[in-house]
Amino acid sequence: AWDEWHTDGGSPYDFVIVGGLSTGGTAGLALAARLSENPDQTVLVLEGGEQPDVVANYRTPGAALNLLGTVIDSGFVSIPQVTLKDRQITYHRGRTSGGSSAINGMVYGRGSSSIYNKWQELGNANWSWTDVFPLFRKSTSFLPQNLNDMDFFTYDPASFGNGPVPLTYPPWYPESSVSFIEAIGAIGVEPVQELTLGTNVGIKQIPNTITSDYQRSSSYNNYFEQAKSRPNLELRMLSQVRQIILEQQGSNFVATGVVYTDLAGGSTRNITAKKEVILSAGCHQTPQLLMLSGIGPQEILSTNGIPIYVANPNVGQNMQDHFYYSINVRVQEAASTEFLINDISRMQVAGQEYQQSHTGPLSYPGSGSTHGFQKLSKGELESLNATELIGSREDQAHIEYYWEPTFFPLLPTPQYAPRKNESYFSLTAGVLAPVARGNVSLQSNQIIDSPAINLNYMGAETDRRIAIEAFKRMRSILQQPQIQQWTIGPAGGEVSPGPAVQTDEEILEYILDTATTAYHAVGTCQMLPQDQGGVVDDRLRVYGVKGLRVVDSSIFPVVPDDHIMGPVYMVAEKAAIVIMEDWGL
Ligand SMILES: Cc1cc2nc3c(=O)[nH]c(=O)nc-3n(C[C@H](O)[C@H](O)[C@H](O)COP(=O)(O)OP(=O)(O)OC[C@H]3O[C@@H](n4cnc5c(N)ncnc54)[C@H](O)[C@@H]3O)c2cc1C
Repeated sequence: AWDEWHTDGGSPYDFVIVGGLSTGGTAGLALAARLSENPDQTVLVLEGGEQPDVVANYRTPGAALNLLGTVIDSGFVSIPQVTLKDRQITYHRGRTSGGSSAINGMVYGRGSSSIYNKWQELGNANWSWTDVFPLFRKSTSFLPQNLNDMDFFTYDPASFGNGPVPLTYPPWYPESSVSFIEAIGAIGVEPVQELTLGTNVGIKQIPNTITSDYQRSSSYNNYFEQAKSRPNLELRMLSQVRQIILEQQGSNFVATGVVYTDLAGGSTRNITAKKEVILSAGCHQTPQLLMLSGIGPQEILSTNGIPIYVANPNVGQNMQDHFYYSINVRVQEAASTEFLINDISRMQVAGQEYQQSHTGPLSYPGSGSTHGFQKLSKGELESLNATELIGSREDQAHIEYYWEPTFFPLLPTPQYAPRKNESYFSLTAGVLAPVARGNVSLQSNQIIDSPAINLNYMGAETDRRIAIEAFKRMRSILQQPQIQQWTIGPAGGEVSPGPAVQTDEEILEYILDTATTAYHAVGTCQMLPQDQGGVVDDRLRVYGVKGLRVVDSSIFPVVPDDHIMGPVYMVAEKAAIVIMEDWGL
């Protein structure tokens, strides 16, 4: 019944990109910008959400956490998690031009070279660190600030190029973030000058994706802004793609376009792509769209009444993600940014300062930007019985330590609810080489229903052991004098979970009660040979369908040991190159 729907006529578009950072989201807009550099190629981006600046203060770094739950956030909720005592986890996700780069924490990283070498070893030619490092450089530029003269605000110019994504340090930092950097030496994490050159071990202040005048830079503000005046590039917002149009040509299927709903006008339309359809709808919605279009596991498709065109059991499987959990500490007011929540008059002063000069506490990303990355030695992995990581994922960071100037992640725990007349900071641990895999499935055969997201955090014993170990290491950091100079109250200020939690069993119980997502989901359409779990090949082409690629975080075959926006921009740069090569452009 595709031809019963309204058709946009003879399509002028070579490439039709769906959502994502390089399309409408993070990868989607970056890719669209690169493809449209060739004036002979026409590119259409269909984005389901609105433009991000419909939300006030979207570009104010200090307001980042306030974007969650607004109209530019899909706000998915996972299915009940057996591994997390049946809790359902809220999974924020950008639904806007710029995708998740428009609502994220603006922390920029790349991860260890061994991750990308592993991508190549698994069967993907030309994806090693040597291949991708120039693309990381190409996508970014570092905006030097005089802060570089200060300890821990360092960077190496060799790591950055002249690319669209600006990186710099905000002009305001809580002094106590430096105390964390000084204290973490107690567990062997040492200050380093740069983390983006392939060795992701150590600690420093982390640069943010913000402009020289300290405003958020999503892919809507960087890649797309630079390209939007080109006549061969069009971005249609509020255009929700519901299905890929597949045509059978002999024994092959070819993606010839998409069906989308114009959410503003209410009509449903077909649009054809002269060359390719590119999915950049992100790690949850790209597999959902494939399945709704008849590409995926037979059982899921049949259960939802979807005709099977290309059976591939790997679609939506193998999801890898970072989870984290926090220890919260009561501190003096000067060590925290809680005053922005607790005292409306101080929030107003900060608001005025940011409005006038883009400086002050609101120039600083709300969830902090001081992170340490720790590699566990072979001996430590052995003593934790982390057998799955030994020999395969040894040469990377295994634990990330975050410092946040708030009660994080902003929810009461079973042990403590934050109080208005108190201030807090927190230490958070993230497990960077998770063994357990989650998956994405369907709740129905309609795009308006969100995908069924199963995180399966800590579904493997190794993940639980590393999580417990990281908790104990955070407690050692908290005992250091540099931290204790700020704390208030008994037990070194620890209010959650507090001193009653001591044994491994008690610690695990606390983690299972409070762990949540770091929003780094990857792998649901992983780039691997199909018989090893792949959905796309190393040129990002979907197996079994011509004219269809995936370009977003879902293609990562191994999750990087870092925040993943930087790798998503890199993948968009790589995609632009392989697409142009494949079409001889
Ligand atoms: C709250 C949060 C905080 C984060 N913090 C950080 C951080 O500090 N640092 C970091 O490195 N990473 C961070 N991340 C992760 C990072 O931002 C994302 O992994 C990355 O942006 C994903 O890019 P993507 O292109 O794969 O997908 P997205 O950027 O999510 O893009 C998907 C796009 O597709 C659109 N779409 C989906 N379905 C359809 C459809 N059917 N039709 C049309 N459009 C559709 C969506 O509206 C969206 O715009 C964070 C993520 C979140 C959610």
